[in-house]
Amino acid sequence: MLEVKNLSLAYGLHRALDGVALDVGRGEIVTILGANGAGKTSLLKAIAGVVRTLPGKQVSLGGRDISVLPAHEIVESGLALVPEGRGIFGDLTVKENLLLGANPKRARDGEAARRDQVFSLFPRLRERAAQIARTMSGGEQQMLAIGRALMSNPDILLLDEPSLGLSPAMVQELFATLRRVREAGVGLLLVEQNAQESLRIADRGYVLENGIIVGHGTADHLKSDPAVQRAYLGGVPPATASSS
Ligand SMILES: Nc1ncnc2c1ncn2[C@@H]1O[C@H](COP(=O)(O)OP(=O)(O)OP(=O)(O)O)[C@@H](O)[C@H]1O
Repeated sequence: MLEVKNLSLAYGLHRALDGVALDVGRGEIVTILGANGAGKTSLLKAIAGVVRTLPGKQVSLGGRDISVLPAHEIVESGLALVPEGRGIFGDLTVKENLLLGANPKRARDGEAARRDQVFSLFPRLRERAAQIARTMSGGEQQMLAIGRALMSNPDILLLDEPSLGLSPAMVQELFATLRRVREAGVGLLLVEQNAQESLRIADRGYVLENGIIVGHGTADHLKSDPAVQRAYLGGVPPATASSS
């Protein structure tokens, strides 16, 4: 579904991404593991076309080359980004935020049906449809940000640290919802500090260090890799060292 090859990005002299290649299938959850500053946010922004990249990248979505498209046309072709910090319109209601999410042409026709779908994924948003977004809790705002991205009818959803700042119970709820989004056939590319949780729901993952992909494999393979355990899973817990 999403295929990325040779993606590089520099901020001045600092090369934040170097020849990154990855792919995400339909209905697949793929996670990116990486330390602070590894380039995870830059990677999602580069795929979504909101930062300028170095020449030579190849990005395709459903077989269509989207490498040189501007960000709004990338959304039109079926890729939506949920940025870190959520990026919702705080002064607008939940319903108005969702309506704005349906602005791409590909999403306008089925707006009401899709809103119903979003409301069944996130019942709390239905209850709070008339509430001003900034008055909602952090977890509710995160759900709204994801709901709004889903309103664009994406084939691929890029999520940047969706669990940041949420309570453990809210994190569980969020991850359960991401599973249901996947069941609807949407592919998810997930950046998470919470590697434990993201590997629990992911099918596959990539390890990003200093802008370079240094490892990839199934979630089970990564969970049992000693280097991954040391760097991202807080050591080698004997009970979970084997894949599950
Ligand atoms: N606009 C910018 N200008 C200059 N340098 C930047 C800019 N954005 C990011 N960087 C640098 O690029 C590198 C990668 O940043 P990025 O935010 O992509 O990392 P990250 O893996 O998402 O980190 P974190 O987990 O801490 O959010 C870092 O060294 C960062 O300081």
